[in-house]
Amino acid sequence: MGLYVFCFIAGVIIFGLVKMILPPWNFPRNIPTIPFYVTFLATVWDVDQEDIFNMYLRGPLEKHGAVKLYFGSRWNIVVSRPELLAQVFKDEDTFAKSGNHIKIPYGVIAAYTGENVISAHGSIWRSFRKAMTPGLQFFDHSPMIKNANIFCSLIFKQLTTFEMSSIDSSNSPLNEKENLDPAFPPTGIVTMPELIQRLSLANISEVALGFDVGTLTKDNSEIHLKLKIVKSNIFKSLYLNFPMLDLLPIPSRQRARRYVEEFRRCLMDAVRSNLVDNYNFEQTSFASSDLIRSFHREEISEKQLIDNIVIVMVAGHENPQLLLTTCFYLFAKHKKWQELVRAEVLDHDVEKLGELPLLNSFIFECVRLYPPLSQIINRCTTKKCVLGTDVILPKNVYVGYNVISTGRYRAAWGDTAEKFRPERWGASIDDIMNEWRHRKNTCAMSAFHGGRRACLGEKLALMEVRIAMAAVLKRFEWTLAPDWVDKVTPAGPLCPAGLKLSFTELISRD
Ligand code: HEM
Repeated sequence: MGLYVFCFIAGVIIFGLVKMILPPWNFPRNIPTIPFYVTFLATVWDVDQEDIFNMYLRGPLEKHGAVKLYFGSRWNIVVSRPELLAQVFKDEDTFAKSGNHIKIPYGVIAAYTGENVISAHGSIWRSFRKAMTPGLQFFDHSPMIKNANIFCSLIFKQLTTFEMSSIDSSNSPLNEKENLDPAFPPTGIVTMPELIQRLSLANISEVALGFDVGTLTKDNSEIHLKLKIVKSNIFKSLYLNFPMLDLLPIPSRQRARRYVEEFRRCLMDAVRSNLVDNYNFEQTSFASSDLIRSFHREEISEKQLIDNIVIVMVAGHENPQLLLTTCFYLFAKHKKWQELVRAEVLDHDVEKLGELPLLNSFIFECVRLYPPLSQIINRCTTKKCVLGTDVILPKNVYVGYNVISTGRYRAAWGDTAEKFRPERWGASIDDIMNEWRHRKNTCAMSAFHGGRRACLGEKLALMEVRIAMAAVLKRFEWTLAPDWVDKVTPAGPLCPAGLKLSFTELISRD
């Protein structure tokens, strides 16, 4: 009996390992297989997404345009060649969206975002998209201007705190008055992730949800604290790669699930008290008001209302947060560009930022090289089909796209694809915007998706980044902090990891 049990358990383990090591038999043979262990390298070694991309993905993706990749407890097809992406984006019926709520309904990440406009398919998606489009396309950006100024004050506060703490007046040869000479430009190191997150949360909540969650004005806004805990638990490469572990009674994962519930409850309490209880949603045109009206008309359920409010907050703050982080990083690395763009924004007010060639080409180049969502696998084939001309995919296979690879694809971007060259976008704003649209239409720029499922928040995000970067450029100059290790996040959303910068204020304090 003991031997049978042993053989059974050994059999299950061997079967599980074989399923993990080898792609299913019916997967296409004419595209490469990325070794299964690549997916959890970052869990074991100190490597980041760029290292993994350069070591294992770049070559095969560049050559074949699609690969077989183990991720999220299953084998997937990941595409990067623009023409293949165009096919996947266009043929929604064959490559149907299938988000985490369907793919891994048991996962903590599925409990976080639920069934929302990004992950839904067909008529359900259409009802979500219809409700959210007006509020995300036409919005008042004045809160972004106010928030960018508060953000600058918070940087300044950290500089002055830094200065005070680094002054030991008892040993200083200067007296305290000289040390605090207002003409002396405040300088100091600032750790960016938390500050940028507070800014992007404040922006999305005021612009799309219609109320201020206090993330910039209070040091410890409840929503910010709850979200911070959720994020530190969600983006762990072990659980991103093996979400099936969420089925086990692991105490830390049960805690993560509780944190997710608390964040969602806290957000919905704020929505209720700011928009519902005072009937504010009836007179306003925020994305959230439209969603609440849609719920009242019984077009969406209460769970779908909550899932979509959550996704506005989550996608709406996180993606701009990542892009802002990358912009700060690349400005620090390319001082020439920092000076050029500063000179450009100093001469223009906020309303003109969308027309500035240097600022906009700089931002587009950041998006190209460091797309905030570096890889997305959330489509599933609804039938047997041919990808491109000869890659035969079976039914029920997950298909995704590797955005880093497309943005650095030499056949589309030339030999300098790897290099940071904002000038590649063009010299005049018309050329730059035309190039941006052309690259999106041909899927060589897939950071905001494209076609019918194109990101609804692109306009909002770009506006937010322009406003924030212009405000900071006008007031400070910055470099990378000397002790910061130059690397990007190991898995999940892509941006420089734990970015630290050394700021100096440009404007005198009086
Ligand atoms: C730099 C910032 C942003 C980037 C790079 C970005 C990227 C993307 C991408 C790649 C998708 C498609 C996802 C997929 O394939 O499943 C998407 C969809 C979407 N994004 Fe964004 N996003 C950004 C900012 C925002 C903001 C600020 C919002 C505001 C709430 C937003 C709302 C949406 C929505 C609603 C969709 C779903 C569109 C649909 O399927 O109909 N995004 N975004």
